Amino acid sequence: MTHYDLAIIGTGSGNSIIDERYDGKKVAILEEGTFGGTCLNVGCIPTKMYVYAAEVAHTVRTAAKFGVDASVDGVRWNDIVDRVFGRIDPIAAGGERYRREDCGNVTVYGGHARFVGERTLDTGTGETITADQIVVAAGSRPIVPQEVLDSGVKYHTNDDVMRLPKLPESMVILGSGFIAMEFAHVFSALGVRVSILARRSSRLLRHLDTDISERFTRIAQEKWDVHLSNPAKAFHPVGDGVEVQLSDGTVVAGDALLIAVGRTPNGDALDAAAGGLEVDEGRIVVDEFQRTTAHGVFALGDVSSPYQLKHVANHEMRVVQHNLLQDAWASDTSALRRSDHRFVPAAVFTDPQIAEVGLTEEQARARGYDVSVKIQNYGDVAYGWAMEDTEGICKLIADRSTGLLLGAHVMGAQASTVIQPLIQAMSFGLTAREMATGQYWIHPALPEVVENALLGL
Ligand SMILES: Cc1cc2nc3c(=O)[nH]c(=O)nc-3n(C[C@H](O)[C@H](O)[C@H](O)COP(=O)(O)OP(=O)(O)OC[C@H]3O[C@@H](n4cnc5c(N)ncnc54)[C@H](O)[C@@H]3O)c2cc1C
Ligand SMILES: NC(=O)c1ccc[n+]([C@@H]2O[C@H](COP(=O)([O-])OP(=O)(O)OC[C@H]3O[C@@H](n4cnc5c(N)ncnc54)[C@H](O)[C@@H]3O)[C@@H](O)[C@H]2O)c1
Repeated sequence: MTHYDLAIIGTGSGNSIIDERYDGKKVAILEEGTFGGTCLNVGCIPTKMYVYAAEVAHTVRTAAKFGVDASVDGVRWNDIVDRVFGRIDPIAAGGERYRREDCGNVTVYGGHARFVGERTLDTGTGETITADQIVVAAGSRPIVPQEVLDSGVKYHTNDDVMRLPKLPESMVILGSGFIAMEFAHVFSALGVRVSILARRSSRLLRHLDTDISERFTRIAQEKWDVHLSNPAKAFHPVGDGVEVQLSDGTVVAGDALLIAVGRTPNGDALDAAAGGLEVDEGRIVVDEFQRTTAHGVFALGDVSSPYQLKHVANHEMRVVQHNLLQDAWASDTSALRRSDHRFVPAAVFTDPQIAEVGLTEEQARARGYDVSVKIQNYGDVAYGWAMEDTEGICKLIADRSTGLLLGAHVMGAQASTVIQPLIQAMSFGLTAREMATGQYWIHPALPEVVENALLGL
């Protein structure tokens, strides 16, 4: 049985742990799927490459309002797929080749890993290994409702929908969260008729601040076939497509069915108990230092984090990367780093784009804050006029007693960029007043919407 200093399950954020500080260590890395994990292969990166193509098409379609006449003559789906995966697939393959061939201290096991004892892993390749330290970075997978599985209907998830052999004419999307809204934007901008099925919710993206979610839902209803608070009762296969019967009797049909109803952590498929790891509904239990309940075993990212975001997985990876090199189970934990989940931002790359950080207004009020709230329209600032914007908003929530920002919610062009100074202010404890008045704001740039919202607070 080969013994390692360190074994890492998962090559998403887990793969980034091994930097030059680990050159002297004997490391095993275990990956059952495509090297590079979800973000690179079937998540953040390819989806945003499709979003960009979708936005090019959308810009052309809406050019006339600026006095520029243009039309989308066609969408070459196969060329879009080739552009995206022609870039990504070689990166995944190159990453694996690098680890296998160029890293003398690293051994790659290409199988399904599971615990068979304390810091002992069956690698899924016929070999069992032990390690002084183990990192579980095994990610999450799409949830597929049992009724969909039982129906025999052909369905897609984020794992395969970006490689469809051809663009369908219509698509039914089950779910109304991040993935559903990003793919609805992509496919609809590329010319696909999109139907959205939200089970219980009367709003799309219902976990967001209500003002954002309500406005987004109204905008979405104007361009997509949106079914709210109407659970799907039955799925019937129709060729490669589907007919879905909703609870109120409505039948929604599409040439393709995309399932986007959440992701479940892979902690349930690791025989974690055999390694002494506590698991709660598939999620590996960790403390603030990313330590599991098993001595010497850390976990990070989607397998242990409720956030399921790449920047969180990367943050936790850096914490683990540091803590692995300390005496992490000593009574004195002063040398260890803690994960900082105080201000975790997120963006939904749909149309319009949405970004958020901190509390929603409802959460802030529920926690008893005396809140000040300001909603500033993109259309109030010069760059918003340039864009003829009628939808964009920046909503800020501050604590009256301290002047500190509690939450920021932006919907509109480049929301994920516009929000970044607000994330910075919250992370470094800048008050709304200091942030508004203590710096120049470039005129007439889009962040003036943030400046005006801050002044409005
Ligand atoms: C469609 C989509 C779009 C997204 N877009 C964004 C975005 O824009 N921004 C953002 O912040 N986040 C986004 N996310 C979320 C982001 O992709 C994840 O939070 C992130 O990739 C998690 O990283 P990870 O390292 O924890 O897991 P992963 O990257 O999933 O890596 C886990 C790896 O472990 C392997 N593995 C699992 N179990 C085993 C086992 N038993 N043995 C061996 N190997 C195993 C898997 O094959 C996988 O390669 C998106 C997700 C999806 C699905
Ligand atoms: N831009 C980004 O950062 C980004 C993009 C995509 C995914 N992600 C991450 O991946 C995670 C998973 O994304 P997701 O969109 O699958 O999950 P989600 O949790 O965002 O949304 C799932 C939605 O599906 C609904 N739902 C559940 N069961 C249903 C059913 N049977 N029928 C209809 N609706 C049902 C839920 O109520 C929820 O609203 C996200 O939470 C996010 O953390 C991030």
